[in-house]
This record gives sequence, C-alpha cells and structure tokens, in this order.
Amino acid sequence: MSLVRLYDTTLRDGTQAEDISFLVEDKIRIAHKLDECGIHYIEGGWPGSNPKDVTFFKDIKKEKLHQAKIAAFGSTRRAKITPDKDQNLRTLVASEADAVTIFGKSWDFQVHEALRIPLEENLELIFDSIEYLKARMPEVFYDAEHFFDGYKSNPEYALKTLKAAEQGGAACIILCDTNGGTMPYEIAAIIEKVKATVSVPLGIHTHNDGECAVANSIVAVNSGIVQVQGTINGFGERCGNANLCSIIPALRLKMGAECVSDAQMRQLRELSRYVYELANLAPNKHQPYVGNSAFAHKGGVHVSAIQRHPETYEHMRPELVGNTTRVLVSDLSGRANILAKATEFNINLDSKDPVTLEILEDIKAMENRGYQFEGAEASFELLMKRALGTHRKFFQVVGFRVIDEKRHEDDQPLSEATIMVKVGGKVEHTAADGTGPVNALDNALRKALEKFYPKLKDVKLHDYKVRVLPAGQGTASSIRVLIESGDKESRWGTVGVSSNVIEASYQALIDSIEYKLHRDEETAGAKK
Ligand SMILES: CC(=O)SCCNC(=O)CCNC(=O)[C@H](O)C(C)(C)COP(=O)(O)OP(=O)(O)OC[C@H]1O[C@@H](n2cnc3c(N)ncnc32)[C@H](O)[C@@H]1OP(=O)(O)O
Ligand SMILES: CC(=O)C(=O)O
Repeated sequence: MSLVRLYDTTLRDGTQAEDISFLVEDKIRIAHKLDECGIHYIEGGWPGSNPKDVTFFKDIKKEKLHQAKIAAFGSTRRAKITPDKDQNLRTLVASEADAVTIFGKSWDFQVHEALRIPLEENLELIFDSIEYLKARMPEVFYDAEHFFDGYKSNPEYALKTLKAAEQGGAACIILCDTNGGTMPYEIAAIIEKVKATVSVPLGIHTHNDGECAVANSIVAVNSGIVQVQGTINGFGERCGNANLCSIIPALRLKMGAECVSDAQMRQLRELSRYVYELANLAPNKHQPYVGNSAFAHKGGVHVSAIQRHPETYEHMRPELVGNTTRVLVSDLSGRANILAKATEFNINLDSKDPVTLEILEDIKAMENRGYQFEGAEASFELLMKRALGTHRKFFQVVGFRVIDEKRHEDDQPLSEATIMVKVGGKVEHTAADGTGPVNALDNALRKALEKFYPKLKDVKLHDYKVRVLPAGQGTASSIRVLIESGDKESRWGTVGVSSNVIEASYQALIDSIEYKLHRDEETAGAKK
C-alpha cells in the first residue's frame, strides 16, 4: 500500500472539544512534537476565528520544523460577496501557512437550513473560494463537510459540490463524516461512487459519535484514500475525532501502509501523554495501543499464556508504539501473576514454592476484605517480602493520636497529630499539624522518622483516594485508601483498608514509607 498522508487537527478540531484549550505556546510545543513524530500536516487553527490563532500562524513561522507543513483552516466565502472581499479568506491568505483547508457544504439540507442560500449559489462559493485561494496559497484542501449524510440525502447534489471543488483546483478533497453517524459498511460504497466522479486525490475526516471514527478512517484508506485527518487521543467536537494514536499503528502494522517511520511510531505513547499533559487532562488508561492498560494482563489464564508466548493475548508488540506489557495482581490472579511480579521485583520465587500459593491465597482473602493491589504495587511487593521473610522493620509505631478541632463556628477546623516511634533503641515523640487529619498524621510520621532516615524528606504525597466499600452481610462498610507517593526517582502506590478512615490512611502511609526505605536500601546495596 502506498503513502498515506497524516493530517493532524488536534490544534483546531481538537480544541473544539469540551474542556480543551491550548495557549499559543502549548500549540507551538505540540506542533514540534507532531513534527518529530512524522505527521505530514498540522492544522494550527482558524485564523479568522480569534487573535490567538492569528498569533499561532505568525509565531510558528519563526520555528524550524523538520518536515511537517502547517495548514490554516477556514470556511468557504460568505454568500453575496466576492472572495476578495471575504475577511475569512483574506485572513487565511495572510496566515502565510504552507497549506489551507476550507470547509463547504455538501448536504442540500445544510445549504437550505444553515446557509439559507440556493443550491446553485453554494456551488459557486465552493468553486470561487478555492480558485481564489489556489492563486495565492501553495496548497488548497477542501473539507466536504457532512459529505456522507449529504450523499445519502441527495447523491447527485453532493457529487456536484465535489465537482465544484475539483474545478476550483483543490489538491485533495476530504470527505467528512461531520456528525459522526456513518457506519463502516456505508463508507466503502460511497467512496467508490466518488472515485467514479472526481479524479482529485481523496481524504477522510471522521467524528466518533457512533464510535466508528477509527474504523471509518481505516475503511476509507482501504478504499484508496490518501489523506487521513484526525487528532491525538481522539480529542474533538462532541465525542471527538478519529484518533491518530490508533490509526497510525493500524496503518503501519495491520495494513502495511507507509506513513511514519518505526522510530517515530515508537514515540506514539509519549506523544499521546504529552498532549494529555498540555491539555491538563488525565490520560485514558484504557486507550488502545498507548494507554497504560492496553497491554495490562489481569486474568491468571492470560498471564500464564503470555509468559509462554506474548501473542497469545497481545495483538501486537507494545514496544512498537512505546508501550509495555504489564501484569496486574488481583483476586483474578493465578500463580503466573505472582511469579511475573516476583521477577519484576527481582525476587526469586519458584512456582512450586509453597510461599507462592500462600501469597496468592493472601491476596484473594485481602481483596475480599476490600484491598486492591492494581494501583498499589508497592503494598504488594511488601506483602511478598513479608511472606518470604525478607521484610525488614525499619521502625515501630508505638502509638499515635489525631485531633480535629473547630474552635469557632466560622473558623476552619484545625488538625493535629502526635506520634511516638521507636527506631533501634531510640524513641521519638513528635507532633505536627496539617490541612486535615491524614495530612497531619503524614507530617508527624515523617517528621519523627526524617531524623533517622533523612531521605524521607524527598517523599511527596501525589494522590490520595478514598473509596467507601459497600457493607457485606452483617458487616459495617469499610474504607479503602489508595495513596500515590513519589520521590525524585519514581512513584509508587500503597493501600490500606479499615472501617476507620484514619486507620486505612495510616496503613497506606506506613507501607509508602517502608517501601521507600526498602528500595533505598536495595539501591545502596546494588551500588556496593
Ligand atoms: C465542521 C466544523 O467543525 S466547521 C468548524 C467549526 N468551528 C468553529 O466554528 C470555531 C471557530 N468559529 C468562530 O470563531 C466563529 O463561528 C466565526 C468567527 C467563524 C464566525 O462567527 P460569526 O460571524 O459570528 O458567525 P456564526 O459563528 O454565528 O456562524 C454562522 C455563520 O457562518 C456561516 N457559515 C457556516 N458555514 C459556512 C460555510 N461553509 N461557508 C460560508 N459560511 C458559512 C453561516 O452562514 C452563518 O453566516 P450568517 O450569520 O451570515 O448567515
Ligand atoms: C471540517 C470538519 O471539521 C468536519 O466536517 O467535521
């Protein structure tokens, strides 16, 4: 299969998604990343829409990109004026972008309802807007908005709009599933009709309202389309656009199409996370190909099989997109999960060792009481060490007290914790306050221990999650606390469960500190 051009619209259609907005500086950074990853066209925005997008096109000219071309987006001219009087078209030319993409109406219903002009007049404005831009810009693309719906409503008219774009001089006509409701089985048949009418290269732009955006893009490529438009992580208006993080590996690995290099494809996961970060959104862990869970195996049967051969439960090698295989531990685990984790933690364990079964039974019993080890691998590693007798007790908590006090109706409550710890033969008694009782306890615990273990100063609490678990028959409900901690090197998760939120938090905090002390000791030992 020949070269498929990738056209990214994260910076334009991606920002039409609820909750997504990028500063000009963010757009420039993302453009560089897209360029490094081999994207051929980067649609930077609609300069006729707002000053920020005008600035983007001005600023990006000063940047050095390796290969990507920058495209500016806009609409066909307004009715009743000539192209040279149309402010939107003039702004597109002024953007001095490498390419320009304008959208126009393909659907008779849209011409009647949205533009409220005669059908013939719409054909004229498609034709002369493209003709005007073609004389002034290096490359002009035409987005045939609502093309598939338009074709289903009035095929003759929809095809006439494409003819007008071809006659105007469009370098590529992009068939858009603007409302995202077209089904994959409709795409191929309609593209065949289009190919019989126009000879301009074709592209595809799909939305995900029917959850078919990626599938529709793939079918379109299979039908001979040469440009695929989409966004990183599928960001976009309503339910989003076609997700390039899924389309790129599908093109390369499943369809044998040329688009980005192997090295560029290995950066895909990083690109996905970079864009989430700048959008200030948490990555979708279940995202195909690039998500944390995309190659995470939980069921014991799966884990046992992938260790014998990864292809038993993986459709491709995760490294090809910069991802990795992960093994999760839960009450759905078998011995294979425990052995895989032991290898990951550099712990020697044999499948026939009775401790393996003991650990497995412990996990199942603990998960039944509300523990969850998927987000708390550090607690699981400590559990393994305890079972194997390699766990070292760095300190002993003699006792603690937490007080929450509200001195006046209008005052914020005050939290204070006192704690007594024993390290070796020495006893340390400390107090600390905090923004809440758990924060006060964390502060007091670390204050007491930092004297003996100064590296605990580097530990930060990154996330704290509390979940009330439903009560079982005749039992009170329990509370599960999951904590994410980190230092300069890494992050780790720990868990605690109790009917008392402070006790559950305490367990997770103790595991977090013990994990850090164990890890530092092992690292120091390895360096000797
Ligand atoms: C399918 C897509 O995603 S298309 C991209 C959609 N993205 C955006 O709309 C984001 C950027 N948009 C904007 O900043 C503003 O909408 C602007 C600046 C473009 C226009 O703002 P306004 O002039 O206030 O118009 P408004 O937003 O109400 O849009 C309706 C106008 O667009 C016109 N219009 C819509 N589609 C087209 C088209 N393909 N060609 C020409 N004009 C069009 C309508 O006829 C209407 O004009 P009228 O009010 O003169 O009848
Ligand atoms: C052009 C475009 O964004 C669409 O039709 O969805």
